[in-house]
Parts: sequence; C-alpha cells; structure tokens
Amino acid sequence: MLASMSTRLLVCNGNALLLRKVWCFSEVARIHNHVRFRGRADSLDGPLTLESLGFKRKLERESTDKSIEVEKPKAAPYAVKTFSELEKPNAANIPPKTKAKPNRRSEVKAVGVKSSLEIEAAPFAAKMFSELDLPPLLIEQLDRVGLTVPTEVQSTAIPTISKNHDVVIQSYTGSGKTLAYLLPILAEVGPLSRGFDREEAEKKMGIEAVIVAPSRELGMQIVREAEKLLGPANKKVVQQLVGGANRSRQEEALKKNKPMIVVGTPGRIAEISAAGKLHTHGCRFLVLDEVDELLSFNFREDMHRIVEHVGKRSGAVLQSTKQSPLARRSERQTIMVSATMPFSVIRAARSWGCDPLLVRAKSVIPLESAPASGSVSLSAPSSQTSSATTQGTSESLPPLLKHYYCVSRAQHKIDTMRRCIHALDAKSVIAFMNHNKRLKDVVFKLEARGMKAAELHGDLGKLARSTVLKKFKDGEVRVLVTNELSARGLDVAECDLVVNLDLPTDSVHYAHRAGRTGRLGRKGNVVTICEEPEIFVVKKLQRQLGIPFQACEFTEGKLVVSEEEGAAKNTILL
Ligand SMILES: Nc1ncnc2c1ncn2[C@@H]1O[C@H](COP(=O)(O)OP(=O)(O)OP(=O)(O)O)[C@@H](O)[C@H]1O
Repeated sequence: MLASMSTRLLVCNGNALLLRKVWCFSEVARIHNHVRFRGRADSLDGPLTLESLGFKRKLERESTDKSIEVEKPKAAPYAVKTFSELEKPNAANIPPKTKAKPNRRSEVKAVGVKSSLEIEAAPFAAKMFSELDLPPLLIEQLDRVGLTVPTEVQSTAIPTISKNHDVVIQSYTGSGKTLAYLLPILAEVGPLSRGFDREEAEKKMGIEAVIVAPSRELGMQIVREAEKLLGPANKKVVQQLVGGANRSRQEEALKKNKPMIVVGTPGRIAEISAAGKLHTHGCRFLVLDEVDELLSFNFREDMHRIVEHVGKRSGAVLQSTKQSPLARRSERQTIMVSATMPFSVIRAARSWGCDPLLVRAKSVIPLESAPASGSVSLSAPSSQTSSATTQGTSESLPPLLKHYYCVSRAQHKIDTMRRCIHALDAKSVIAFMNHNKRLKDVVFKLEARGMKAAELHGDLGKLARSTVLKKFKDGEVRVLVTNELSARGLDVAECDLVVNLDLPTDSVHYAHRAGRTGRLGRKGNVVTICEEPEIFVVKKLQRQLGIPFQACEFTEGKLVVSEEEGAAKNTILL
C-alpha cells in the first residue's frame, strides 16, 4: 500500500506549505466518485435538512439558501446568559440515537435553510447539557464540576458528533471546543458512557479514542479536562502521550492501565505506535485538535502514520453499500478542530474524513459548501483580501475583544508595554515575540522595573514549562513572555491582556494569539506595539480580519485613542 503512495507539495495561499499524501489510484478513484456523487446529489436529491442529519423527522423549508443558520452570537458564547432565561429541557426534540453510522452518502446531500423558529426546536439550540441526549452519569459529572449550560458550539457539535458524522469544528478561541468533542466521546467510551460494562472493557486491548494536539501544553490541558469529568477513580481511562516526558514510562502505563483514550503530540503517538505498543486499529474516534497547525510541515510524517493507523479509513468502507451496521461501526470517526480554517484544513478534511460537516456555533453545513479562511501572509504584498478570508478569520476571534495598536521605537517597546499594562490595569498578561533569544531580555527588563515576569518557550524542559505555566495561572507571574508555542490552546481564564511585542506573521497567527484573552465571553484587550514603518502591516491585518484596530498611546497612566488619523484624541477613562 505504501508503495502506491506518492507525496506531493501543495502551496496554499502563497505561504502555507502542506504536504499531502495522495493515494495514486484509490484516491483518484475516490475523488472521481465523490465529484460524480456531488453532482448527482446536488441536482436530484434536494437540500440538507436537520432530518437528513438525523436530528428531526419533519421540517418545513422556506427557502433554498445554502446553509442552516441562525443569528450569530452577539456576545458571550452561551445560548442563554442567566439561569432564569433557561427553559425546561425538552428531550422530545432530540431523536433517539442510531448506533450504526448513518450512510452519509445518502443522508448528506445538499444544503437547505432553516427559520430561527425551527432551529430553536432542534437539538443544537439546547440550553442545558441535559437536553443533549448525553448519558445520565456524564450529566451528573458535568453538574458536579459546575457545568450545566453548553456553549453555542457545544450545543451544535455534540448532537452532530453523536450522529456519527465526521466533522470540522470551527469556532472562535475560548468558545469551548474541547468539551464540544470530549463530551460525545465520553458518552460512547469509558465508565460514563451508556451501558458501560467494566468487565468487557477490561478484556479489550485497543484504544477507543486518539486525540492529537500540536503541543505538550495543549495535550496536557485536554487530559486535565477529561480527568476532571472522569473523576479521580477513573483517571486512568485517559493517558497522555506527549513528547518531552519519559517514553518507556508512558509505554509501561499503556500496558498496565489499558487506557481507552490517549491524548498526545503527533511525534510521541507515532513513535509509540511504530514500536507496536499502541493498538489503534479498532479505534472509534480520531480527534485532530488545532488541525491547521497539525498540517504543518514538521508534523507531516507523524500525522501520516496516525491517519493511516488509527481506526479504518471510513471512506473506503462506505464505498461498499453492502456493509452491515456492525461493520460500519468499526470505522473511525474523524473530528477536526480549529478556530481558524485555512484551505489546507478543507483539503485535509476531505482526504481524512468522509463527507465531513462543518460545525460552527448554531450552524451545520457540508464542508464542501464552506468558504475557507486563508492565512494571508503579511510580508507578501497583496491587495486581494477575499471576503471569504475576512469572514472566516474574524469569526475566529472572541466577540468582546478590543484591538489597539501603538507606535513605538524598537528600543522603547518594553517600556511602552509596561505603561500599557499599568494604563489598562491588566492583571494577567501574555506578551508574544517571534524569537526565543529575546524573551529573556524582556523578562529581565520587566523584573528590573518590579514587574513579575517569566519566559515560556519550547527550549525549556517539560518541568520548567509546567512550573512557569502554573505560576502564571496562580497569579504569581503577571507577564508571561512567550512565542508562538503559547498561541494555540493555552487556556488561562484570568488573562486580560495580550501584547504583540513583535508582529504576528499573518492574520491566522494574530487570531490565535489574540484568543488567549477574552475567553468564554470575558472582556479582553489586545495591544500590538509596532514601529512606524510597520503600520501598514497593522492596517493590512485590520482589513483581513475585518475588525477595527484603534491607534493608541499611553500617557499619564491612561490609554489615549484616536480613531482616525488626524482626528481628535480621546482619553479612555478606566
Ligand atoms: N459549557 C461551559 N461552561 C463553562 N465553562 C466552559 C464550558 N465549556 C468550556 N468551558 C471552559 O471554557 C474554557 C475555554 O474552553 P476551551 O479551551 O475548550 O476553548 P477553545 O474553543 O478550545 O479555545 P482555543 O481555540 O483557544 O483552543 C475552558 O476553561 C473550559 O473549561
């Protein structure tokens, strides 16, 4: 099989290199079939409906528009804001879940539109976790840890994943994407699942779910989130396989604890799998968190191994129409997650998943009909910023964030940041830079001026990284000076200010950095400190993201903004 593969380099949007494995014969045939299928489906089979997704039996359609969508969230990612606004759970709206995978080729055909009235009755308008057809034990655990109201993306993703669809989940940073995929997995796998039989589970050898994340920190964060729900007695159900930790200890734990879910970085998962110590062929779920990052050149070989060895390639099975429901159940379900969705993700999702659906807050559409948000390089001159790009990337940003930029000479940037922190009275700050070597210098200068700071980057050992992160989370460190490593997934609820001491390379990187603040409906500020000749880059970012960046400066302990060049300056009173 390996011999029939060729490797091809694709250039996406001028700057993102994506290495994609192409199965010369089977893939060409699959694409051919797929194109033929879509052509027929589009013309003959009518729109995608909630019914076709398995959500509701009969819904009236009012138009032929190409999406199932309702109003976008205005502020917080919750469907409701207070408990008094909650309606009684209406379980009748959630149809019974079919155990077998639906035949997606016949069910997901085209797209249709829903009125907001109809969508309110559908399961993805759920206002409490108990409305989402999750097992009682899981609901109990959610209650125990104080989680009762799903975020919008959770109330959309959970029923869609529970219906066995391959999905790409795209929603802005801090909107709760981790639980959006963890909950439907825990509903099927492990001691909180419906009808769990411990004896049966102990006899099983293989892993049931593999979750891949691009950094150790993110991997460990996902493990913590899963452990929180599983409780201390069931902690061993999930195991981390992250790089930087002792590999043989991880292998021993796999053998001894027989976990059902593993969470890890691509390198370590691929390494242990290649050594024959990780049995994932019968795996039911493959999650690729921060999938656009996992597609980067560095991970290509490890990702190839993972995608080839975890579960079965569901597309191949579905080519045969005579599969029994049981045979179909053994397919892997692929869940891809990101706040940003460049073209590379769409390509990968088509290749790795089977007719994947794009799940956003209150919207489910076939991926095929989704416009992608490209990561547009800021260094390359380009005047063409497509509306698709703008739309997609701005949707990656938390709605309550405020974006500012401030001009400063290079040698004064640290001082400007210090004044910015005082002016905004920020308690927990993440400062991003592009080069590791300069992080230490910034920390040194901040500390010299009495501001508690620490550096975090990939050259630090695992223990040092964990210690720094813990201190930052506990409030012992006020300013975390870091690089792109922390831009993805880092979840520190208290972070109220992000500072770009160096400009990010593109709008996608800006979105991920900015998303470290304003999480889960909180307020947050992002201040980009740039030099005079870099202002055009900031303006370009502004256009690409489709959001306003206010020019500002910090004088007499206050933030002073001027909305337009030459316009009168306004002091923001804090
Ligand atoms: N329904 C909920 N109610 C309360 N808190 C929640 C809920 N869902 C998630 N959270 C919390 O919100 C925080 C952000 O969630 P999470 O890290 O999953 O966001 P994300 O969308 O994956 O962000 P990113 O794109 O930056 O990785 C976490 O601390 C999580 O525990």
